[in-house]
Amino acid sequence: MSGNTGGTPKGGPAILFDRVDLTLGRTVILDQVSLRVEPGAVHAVVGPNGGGKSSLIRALLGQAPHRGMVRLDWPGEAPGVTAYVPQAVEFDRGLPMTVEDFLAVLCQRRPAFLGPDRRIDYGAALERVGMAGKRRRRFGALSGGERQRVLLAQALIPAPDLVILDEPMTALDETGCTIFEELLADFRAAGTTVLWVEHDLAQVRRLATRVSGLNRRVLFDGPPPAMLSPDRVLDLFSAVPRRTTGNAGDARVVERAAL
Ligand SMILES: Nc1ncnc2c1ncn2[C@@H]1O[C@H](COP(=O)(O)OP(=O)(O)OP(=O)(O)O)[C@@H](O)[C@H]1O
Repeated sequence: MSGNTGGTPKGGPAILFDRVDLTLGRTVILDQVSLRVEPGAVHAVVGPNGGGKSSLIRALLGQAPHRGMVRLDWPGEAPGVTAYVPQAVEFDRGLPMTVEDFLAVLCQRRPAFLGPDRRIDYGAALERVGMAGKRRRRFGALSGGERQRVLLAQALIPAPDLVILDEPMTALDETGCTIFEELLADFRAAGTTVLWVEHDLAQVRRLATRVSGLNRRVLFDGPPPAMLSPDRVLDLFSAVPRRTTGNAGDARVVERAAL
């Protein structure tokens, strides 16, 4: 990966979701979701607002109580490095915290009040996302797109084997989108597995190696050009499959296509 930030990636894992159910309160969020993410894939998950995309990620991260199986199959004996880029971070915009302090809070193991760990090369990661000149800026004073780039930078420290992205392009400007695209190319070259929740279907069509349509259930799963046909997209975004427990759910045929 260009802008090496320490550590040698070992190659990404496969991710298996097998009949995953997630119910919050009385609302069924995920219903028998089965998906396989191949090692080294850039696997996008698309679907309407509230369709359960972030919940799927939370299930993978162990942050949501679910039933069914979620498994990571790492190459080799030990798990590799997982990076997560959230949709947004909650923080006090007035905090006197520089970009570098922010990275230190997220990336280093020693207490952040001791200052940035000099053994960690924050500069290379910031350079990779075009933010090297702003490392001493107050994080809260950055634009939304700049903050998003910093969130991407933290995912590079240390070099990840699995990257989980929750709508990373939302606030990015054109330059930010180009940088993101380059990062995806680097991840692919390194064999890093990328699970990418995204609402921009044009970008998914261009950049993902596989796409799953999720609206409580998996409605399709396959190569983007074939999966993102107008009919399928219309079906995905017009379906209203939300239900509460106890009601009969709508049965939908999952469409799958091999790569
Ligand atoms: N803690 C919670 N308790 C109850 N319902 C919740 C909770 N968290 C999320 N939900 C509901 O779960 C559903 C799925 O939310 P989720 O954030 O996973 O969807 P999403 O596809 O990521 O949506 P978006 O694209 O808008 O981010 C939504 O209807 C949301 O209101």
